[in-house]
Amino acid sequence: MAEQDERKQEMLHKQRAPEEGEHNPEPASTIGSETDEHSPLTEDVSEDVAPMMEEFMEQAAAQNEAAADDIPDVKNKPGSYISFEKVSKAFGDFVVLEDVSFCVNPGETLCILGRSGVGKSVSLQMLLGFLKPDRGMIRVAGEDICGFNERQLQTIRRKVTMVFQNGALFDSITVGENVAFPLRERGELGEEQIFQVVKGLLEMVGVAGMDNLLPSDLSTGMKRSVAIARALAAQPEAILYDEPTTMVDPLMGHLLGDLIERLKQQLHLTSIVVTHDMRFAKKLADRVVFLHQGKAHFFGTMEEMEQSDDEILKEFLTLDELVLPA
Ligand SMILES: Nc1ncnc2c1ncn2[C@@H]1O[C@H](COP(=O)(O)OP(=O)(O)OP(=O)(O)O)[C@@H](O)[C@H]1O
Repeated sequence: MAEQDERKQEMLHKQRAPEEGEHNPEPASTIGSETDEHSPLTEDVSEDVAPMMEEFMEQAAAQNEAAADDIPDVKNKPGSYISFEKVSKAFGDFVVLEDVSFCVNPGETLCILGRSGVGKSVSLQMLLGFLKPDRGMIRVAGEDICGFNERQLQTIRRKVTMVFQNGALFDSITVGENVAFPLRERGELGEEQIFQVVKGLLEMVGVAGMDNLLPSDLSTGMKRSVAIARALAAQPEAILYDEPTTMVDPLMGHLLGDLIERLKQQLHLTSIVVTHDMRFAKKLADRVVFLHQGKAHFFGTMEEMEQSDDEILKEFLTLDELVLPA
């Protein structure tokens, strides 16, 4: 334990005080600041790994654009990347979702809102095939996944990655090895390239130089940043975030929000964000779905939600204002 503390201090010190002549990655707090909202994702990446990272990011962006083009049209309109069509799910007699429909277009960010226990996480789990709906259809990348077997679901889980609240990192291996994991699985890069991508991704998400730490050495926010780096290493077409701002301080929440926004702008990543954090939803969401008593009570833009006369929506928004300090 003392050894780990020592290692963490050493890494943190390295981050603050680079050797003379060494590239000084920007501290996390300047990533995506208000004045430079959509600065390039690779802006904070060290010179030695920048060419590799630019190539990696360009490849990801091209792949996501191609994925969007591959989605079949529905009734002569571009199809959604993910859609729920009249989805119902119950556990025993307890109905969680009933005839719930919503969709996310390629490159769009959807926020799933609603009080505790309304089925937000259950929706994400169904989307990855960890739970099956009782009725209805769930389409991902143009395919109805409800009848998929485990092997087919693995293919979907490579296209759509989840960032869990706790990061779900492998505890017994280092941060760097966690991020390298999907790269090794894909088997396309050599060790030197993997090293460069891992370093670059960690710099990009604001946890530069933490490669050799264990997940247990990191704060909750850092774990989540590493989980995003690991998700990006897999070059997914979509990322699902389960409560990304829970248990992190407002600055870290802001940084995560900026990162998700830049991933959308520059990689055309499709995102679904489950959140209780209305400020976060306002910042990120192209559209929101509000779940209430088993139904998709509202599906539209944040602006439409705020202007709605619906009493349940008004109550939800008012309660949020009361709970959150200005
Ligand atoms: N595997 C399961 N078996 C039985 N019940 C479950 C299971 N998973 C979820 N539930 C129940 O389904 C309901 C919805 O759960 P879910 O985790 O989706 O809520 P949520 O909207 O994400 O809530 P929160 O905001 O508190 O995380 C809850 O009552 C939960 O207890």
